[in-house]
Amino acid sequence: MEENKAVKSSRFKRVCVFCGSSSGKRNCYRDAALELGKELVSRRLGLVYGGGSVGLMGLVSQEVHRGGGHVLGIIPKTLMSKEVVSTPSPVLVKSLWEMMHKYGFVLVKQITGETVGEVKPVTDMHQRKAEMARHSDCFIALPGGYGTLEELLEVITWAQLGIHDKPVGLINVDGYYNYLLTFLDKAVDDGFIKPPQRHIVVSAPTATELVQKLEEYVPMHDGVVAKASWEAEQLELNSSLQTEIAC
Ligand SMILES: C/C(=C\CNc1ncnc2c1ncn2[C@@H]1O[C@H](COP(=O)(O)O)[C@@H](O)[C@H]1O)CO
Repeated sequence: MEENKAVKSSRFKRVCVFCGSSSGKRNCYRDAALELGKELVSRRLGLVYGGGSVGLMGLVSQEVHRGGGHVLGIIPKTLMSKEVVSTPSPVLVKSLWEMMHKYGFVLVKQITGETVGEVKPVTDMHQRKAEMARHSDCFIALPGGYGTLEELLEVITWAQLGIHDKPVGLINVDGYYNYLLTFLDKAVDDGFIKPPQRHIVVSAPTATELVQKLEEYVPMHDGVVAKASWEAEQLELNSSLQTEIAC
């Protein structure tokens, strides 16, 4: 465990991070995942995430774990098997380690893809998202693909409907989310998103700036759907779980 030198205070306890199961092609994405991990550790914030050991998910979880922070991975049983299959066997890891050591490489952590911290298996993707939300005080998206976008847009939609009022932010690493942010502005201009609801999505170029903005975020509601009816009719989730999401 690494000693945490500069501890910052926070109004949150646990942050849910959505991010790529891939690392992307540019170093800036990996750097951003590591920076976010460090930022969470510096604020003594626990990480809640999708439970994968691959891509940016692996990097951010390993960084928080390495810094002594709590890591909670929530993963559907069906994906767990893929994680196991995609993790090299100990024999292969040992050979790779010896080969890399021989040739002076030090990237073993990214190859072994070890899932760290507490892992909570759930039955399906719906339960996973509900559990990720229930265990978190705010949401942060790093760069990612369809899975990341789907998770991000769902918690934004839940905020719009008043199902929760937890802050939602994205780290716009090197402009990665520029097109999404432009799209949101277009949707406001064309009358599909109400102007106050545009403010649900907080963005910043770095983890440090984003977490600071989320700390200062004040939720705005207009026309909140009754939580109980939404929970029962739309989400088709365990109702007790849903009640907890809103807390
Ligand atoms: C399929 C393989 C490994 C297992 N992959 C995942 N493990 C855990 N969580 C995952 C995995 N893939 C997607 N997720 C969730 O979606 C988000 C990332 O999706 P994206 O499409 O890569 O953006 C992430 O936040 C997870 O919650 C072996 O290849």
